[in-house]
Formats: sequence, structure tokens, C-alpha cells
Amino acid sequence: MTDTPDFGPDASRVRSFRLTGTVASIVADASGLADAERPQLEARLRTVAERHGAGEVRVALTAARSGRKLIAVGSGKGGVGKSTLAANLAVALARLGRKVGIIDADIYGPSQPRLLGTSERPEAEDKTLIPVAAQGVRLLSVGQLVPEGQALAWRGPMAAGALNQLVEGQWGDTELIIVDLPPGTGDVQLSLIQKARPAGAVVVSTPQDLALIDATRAIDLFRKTSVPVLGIIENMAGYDCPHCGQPSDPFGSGGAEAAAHELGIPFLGRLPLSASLREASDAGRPPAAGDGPAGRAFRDLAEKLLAALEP
Ligand SMILES: Nc1ncnc2c1ncn2[C@@H]1O[C@H](COP(=O)(O)OP(=O)(O)OP(=O)(O)O)[C@@H](O)[C@H]1O
Repeated sequence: MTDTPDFGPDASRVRSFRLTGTVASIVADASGLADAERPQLEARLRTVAERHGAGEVRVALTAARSGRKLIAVGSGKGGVGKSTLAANLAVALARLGRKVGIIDADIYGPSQPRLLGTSERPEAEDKTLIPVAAQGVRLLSVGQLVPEGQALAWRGPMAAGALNQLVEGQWGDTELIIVDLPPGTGDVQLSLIQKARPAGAVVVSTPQDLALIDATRAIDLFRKTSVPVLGIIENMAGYDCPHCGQPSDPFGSGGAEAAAHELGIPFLGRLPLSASLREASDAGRPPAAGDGPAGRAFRDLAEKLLAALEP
């Protein structure tokens, strides 16, 4: 039997230790570590094994982050429902059996804690943030990093630094992380996208021409940063009057679908303007958690998103 040396604070990461002759083999769990921290862990393990008498040390670090996929949700401008859709997509993906996280990187107006109905602040372990659980998903938000109500006037490097803390949180076995980006296509968005390295992106737009021009810019930003655009979602498309029942299209309809076809990207679906969706969202009850029409619509969107992500 191999006598395992004392790895000190790294002991909980060591999955196995074997000493054959003078060759030590160590398997350690590197989940949640930043890329820069992995070699440091390896060096510490190596030192302990060498002190324990090993001449040669082989270290295998498991749980590389490569298995986890980040999906950025962006929009060309504010107020189109990007955060609402990001929250509900996360909840719908979780209901489809995925282990889902959400990173609220919207430095101009972090709204995920409110949308997911939580005011809990994340704890930190060894300076690594532990996401809070809400509505079946795990959440880290830039809003949790500053006192409530304090404005975030961050420039690119600060925003990127904060995002790094969120991306490098203790995500454990989370498979998919939705990243709610700030609206727009400026430098901050660019550096956030480069830092987060998403596997794909979703663009939210309303049907108006102007919103679509902005959405096209957002698509262009993702393309320039080599992030595959998984699809476009049209929000606030059509409205059923609660009084007379007549449908109307205050912002037009079908524009985003036509734009998606033109740009050669998938159209994931549309959501109508809905008072109940807004009320439920404001109250921290994401409609995707229920089985009503909005719940079904979000399930449909989540299925299409998975199909685009894992063809
Ligand atoms: N389909 C919808 N029907 C009715 N209200 C909606 C719909 N989608 C979003 N809203 C409402 O519109 C407002 C803006 O939505 P949200 O905050 O999600 O937009 P955003 O694009 O993330 O904006 P921001 O630029 O502030 O980040 C919210 O009050 C939200 O509840």
C-alpha cells in the first residue's frame, strides 16, 4: 500500500497517489482553478512528492475547463429583453436536465439576481467565488461584487477583471454557463467576449428596423471575435390585447427572422410582448420555471439552442 504524503491545503484535490519505486503518480482535481493556477498546483504537488522520496513525479490534473461551454447572450442595444431571455433560457436549459450556470456580466445594469429572485451574496473560498443557487441554476453577478445600488462605471480592464472572477468561480460540474453581456458593441463588450471565450452566442433583437441594425452589429462583433452565432431571438414580437383579444404588432413582426435568413444564421424563435411575462420577471419568478405558454416557448428556444450548440 502506498503511504500518501500530507499535501496540506491541496489534500482535498488529490484523487490518487501512487509511488512505484521512485516514480510518483498523482491525479488531482483542478476544478475551478484559473489557467494560471494549474501549474502552481502542479508545482506544489511535485514538491511534496519529492520530499516524500520520489525521484520522478507524474501529475495528471483532471476537470479541465474545456468540457464546460459558455454561451454569450448579447444585443446591439439596451432594453430589448436580453437579460430576461438569458435568465429564462438558463432556467429552461436546467429543466431539460443540464447543469446550468449564469454569469451576469451586464455592468450597466446587472439584473439577474432580481430576475432569478435572489439577493444572496456569494461566499468565497480561497478567493474563488461560490455561485449562489436560484431557480435550479447557479448564479454569479457583477451586481454581487459591489454594494447594492452602487453604480458600476467600469472601463474595459476593470470589467474584464470582474468577469474573470465570475468565470473562474467554483462552477463544479456546471455544463453550460449563460453569460448575460452588457448591451451594445463597444470595447467593454469586446474585451468581455475575449476574456470569456464563449463557445457560442445568441443575439436578442426586437422586430424594429433600428433594433435589427443594432443586432447586426452585435452579430458582426461575435463574428470578428470568432464566436459562432448560434441564433437570433426576436423579442416583443406582436401583442395580444388583454381587453379586446386582437393581436397587434407595435414593432412590426418577422424582421428578425428575415434578417437571420439574410445573415445565414439560425432563427431560434420569437416571444410576444406580454404583460404577464414582465410582471413575473419583475417579481423574480422566471416564467420558464412554469408550464404556461411562456414556459413552453422558453423550453422550445432552449431545445433549439442545444441543437445549434451540439449539432
Ligand atoms: N417579451 C416581453 N414582454 C414584456 N416585457 C418584456 C419582454 N421582454 C422583456 N420585457 C421587459 O422589458 C424590460 C427590459 O428587459 P431586460 O432588462 O431583459 O432588457 P435588456 O435588453 O437586458 O436591457 P438592459 O439594456 O437594461 O440590460 C424589463 O422590464 C422586462 O421585464
